[in-house]
Amino acid sequence: MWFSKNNFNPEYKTAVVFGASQGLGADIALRLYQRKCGVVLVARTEDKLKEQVARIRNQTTSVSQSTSAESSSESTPTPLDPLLEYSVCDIADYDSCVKLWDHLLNTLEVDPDFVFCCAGNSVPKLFGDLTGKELASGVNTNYLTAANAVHSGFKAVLQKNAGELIKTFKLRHVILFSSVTAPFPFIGYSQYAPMKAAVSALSLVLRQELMSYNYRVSCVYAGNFASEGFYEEEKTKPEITKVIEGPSDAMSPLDCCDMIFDKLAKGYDSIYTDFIGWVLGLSVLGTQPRNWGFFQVLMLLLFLIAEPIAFIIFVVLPIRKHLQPRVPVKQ
Ligand SMILES: NC(=O)C1=CN([C@@H]2O[C@H](COP(=O)(O)OP(=O)(O)OC[C@H]3O[C@@H](n4cnc5c(N)ncnc54)[C@H](OP(=O)(O)O)[C@@H]3O)[C@@H](O)[C@H]2O)C=CC1
Ligand SMILES: CCCCCCCCCCCCCCCC(=O)[C@@H](N)CO
Repeated sequence: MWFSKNNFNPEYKTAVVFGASQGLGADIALRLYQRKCGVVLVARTEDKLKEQVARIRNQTTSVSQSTSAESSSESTPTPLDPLLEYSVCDIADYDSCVKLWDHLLNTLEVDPDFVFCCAGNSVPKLFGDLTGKELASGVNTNYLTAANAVHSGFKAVLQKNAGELIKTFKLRHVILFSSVTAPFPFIGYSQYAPMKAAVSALSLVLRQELMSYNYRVSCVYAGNFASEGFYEEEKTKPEITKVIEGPSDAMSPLDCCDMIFDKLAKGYDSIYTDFIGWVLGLSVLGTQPRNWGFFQVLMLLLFLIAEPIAFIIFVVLPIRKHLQPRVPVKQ
C-alpha cells in the first residue's frame, strides 16, 4: 500500500534486463545501476549494448567496472563496484535463452534477484495492411521473448538449486511489460495488443505457479512513453490510432521508469503509468492484484455507466470520421 515503500530494494542485488539496448529497458538498467544494483543488459544488437554500458558508466559516479565477456575488460573492477555486463541474445529463440541463463548462472555466477522483461515492439497498422512477417514478429517479439526468458530462467534456477529446500529459495522478482492496449485494445494495434494481453495473462498464471518458489511477479501496463521504439511505431501508426490514443501523452522513458520503481516499492504488482491507463484497466480488474481495491470497484461502477457513451464519442465517431473503407483493388 501507499504508506509502505519498502517493497523494492535493488541495492547490492543483481538484475537482468531483457531488451536493454535502448528505450525503457536501457533506462531501467541505468536507474538500477545508479542504485548500486548489479545489471546484465541483454538484447540482440551488440553495438547498442556497448553504447548503453558506456552511457551507464558515464552517467554514474562509479569507478571502474568490468564489461561483458564478449569484449575485453577495460578496467579492473573494485569489490565495491556493482556488476555491469551485457550479453547478446535473441530471446525470441528458446535455445539462445537457455545458453544465456547458463552464462548468467554458471559463467558470471549471477543469480538475478530481478528479471525485467522489456523486449517488445509494436507495428501499428490497419489489420489489412499488415504482412505475415509483421504478424509473426508481433508474437515473437512481444510474447515469446517474455515467456522464453522467464521459463528458461526458472528451469535454470531449479537445476542450479537441485536438492535445495524450496523454502530456502531467495525472493526472485519477475517484471513483465504489457501495455494499456491489453485492457483496451483498439484500431491499429492488431499486431500488438493481443500479444500484450497474452503477457498480462501469463503474469496472472505465473503469479499463481511461482509463488511457492518465492517469486514475485509484477506486470506493467504502460501508456505511451517517448522511446526509440515509440518514434519508430509513429512512422506506421494510422491517424485514427493517434487520435484515439491522444489522452496518453508520451512521457520520457526515465520518468516512466521512476514511476514503475515507485509503484514496485509500494508493493503494487499491476502497474499503470498514466491515469487513462489506470481507468481503462478497471475494466479488467478480474484476478489482477488490486491497489485501493474498494476505490477501484467504486470507480469501475462509474466507468461501466460512462463507458458505452465514451466509447461512441472517443472511438466510434472518430473512426467514422477518419476511416473511409478503401475499395479492394482489382486483382
Ligand atoms: N514505448 C511505448 O509507448 C510503450 C512500450 N511498451 C512496452 O514496453 C517495452 C519497452 O518499450 P520500448 O522501450 O518502447 O521498446 P524499444 O523498441 O525502444 O526497445 C525494445 C528493446 O527490446 C529489444 N529486443 C527486441 N526484440 C528482442 C529479442 N528478440 N531479443 C532480445 N531483445 C530484443 C531491443 O533490442 P535489439 O533490437 O537490439 O534486440 C530493444 O532494446 C516493450 O515491451 C513495449 O512493448 C508498452 C506501452 C507503451
Ligand atoms: C471506453 C472509451 C475510452 C476512450 C478513451 C480512449 C483513450 C485511449 C488511450 C490509449 C492509450 C494507449 C497507449 C498504448 C501504448 C502502447 O502500447 C503503444 N505505444 C505501443 O508501444
